[in-house]
Amino acid sequence: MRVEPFSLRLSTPLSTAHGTIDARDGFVVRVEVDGTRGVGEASPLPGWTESLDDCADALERAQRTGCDGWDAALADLDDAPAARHGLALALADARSRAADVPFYRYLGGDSTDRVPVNATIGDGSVEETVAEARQAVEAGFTTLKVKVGTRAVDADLERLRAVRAAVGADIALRADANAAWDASEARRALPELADLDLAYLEQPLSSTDLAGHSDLRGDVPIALDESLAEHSVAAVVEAGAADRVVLKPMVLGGPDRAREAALAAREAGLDAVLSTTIDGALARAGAVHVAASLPDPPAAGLATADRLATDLIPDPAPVDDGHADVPQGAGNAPDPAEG
Ligand SMILES: O=C(O)CCC(=O)c1ccccc1C(=O)O
Ligand SMILES: [Mg+2]
Repeated sequence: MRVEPFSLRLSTPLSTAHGTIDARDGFVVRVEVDGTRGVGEASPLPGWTESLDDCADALERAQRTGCDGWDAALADLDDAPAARHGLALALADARSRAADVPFYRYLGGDSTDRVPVNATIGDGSVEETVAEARQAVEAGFTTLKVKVGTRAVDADLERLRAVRAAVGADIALRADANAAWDASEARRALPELADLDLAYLEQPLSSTDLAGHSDLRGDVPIALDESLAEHSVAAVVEAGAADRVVLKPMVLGGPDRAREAALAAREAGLDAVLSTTIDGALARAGAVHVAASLPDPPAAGLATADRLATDLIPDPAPVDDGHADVPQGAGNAPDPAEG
């Protein structure tokens, strides 16, 4: 197992209620499984995963335990989801390459060309938000996700009203509060969000507050994202806390874990929306493959390539007309070293 650091800058930073994401640093992870090489990506995002230093330490540890077999190395990375993602994706890449099938087929998915994706619209003024929404619809997106929670609730409602007025009734509109609201703010927003026919409200309350989210459910579907970093799908289902789950492989510890969570969610009647933490191209491709491995996936949060000033490889899953192309070569995506 070899580990190589990288640093990517965002040309279009994403403003969220957690703060602004303007760079993504991480590690390319390479393995060889029975003579077949595989490449993965570990891109920690503090607040969501372990820190960059902890990720580096964990990968170093896994390099040592890797001698006892890959399962031992993976087990050693339980407390470092981004590091585990890097290794799990590299192993999956090698194994699907050895089987000579694209990763989504290796996962059991039926043959498919593309998956629907949402446009991601960061915090901004009413005018900026509307301009981005219009641009996205012109580019062919039929689902928009707008970040809220940085401003007062009334200001966010004004932004969403303006977007709805600009794009019309046929566009699916999502809002992501990134845990910024308390229960009274969320309660105040919900009737208006219902009037705006919001497709779902993502993570209004703190990640630990499953009961609070359960109380909010009603006319507006509630999706949980941050909560899945701490709680299993089973716990979310048990608490009746969500109508949808948002799954980020980098946060859950790997594409294998994300697919397991998606299957568990679907089993319980919850749609699973794949997304990333604005990852590099290898992890983004992995998330596209996981989405593509599911029958009829809802629009995924995977239209983020354009935000990166540079990337690990040319975009393996380019977005066009509101869909991401599903890579059809064997494995996950090409190794950056192979050009
Ligand atoms: O899901 C999307 O549309 C894009 C990704 C996204 O919003 C995001 C990106 C980085 C960190 C957190 C989040 C989030 O979904 O909350
Ligand atoms: Mg979110």
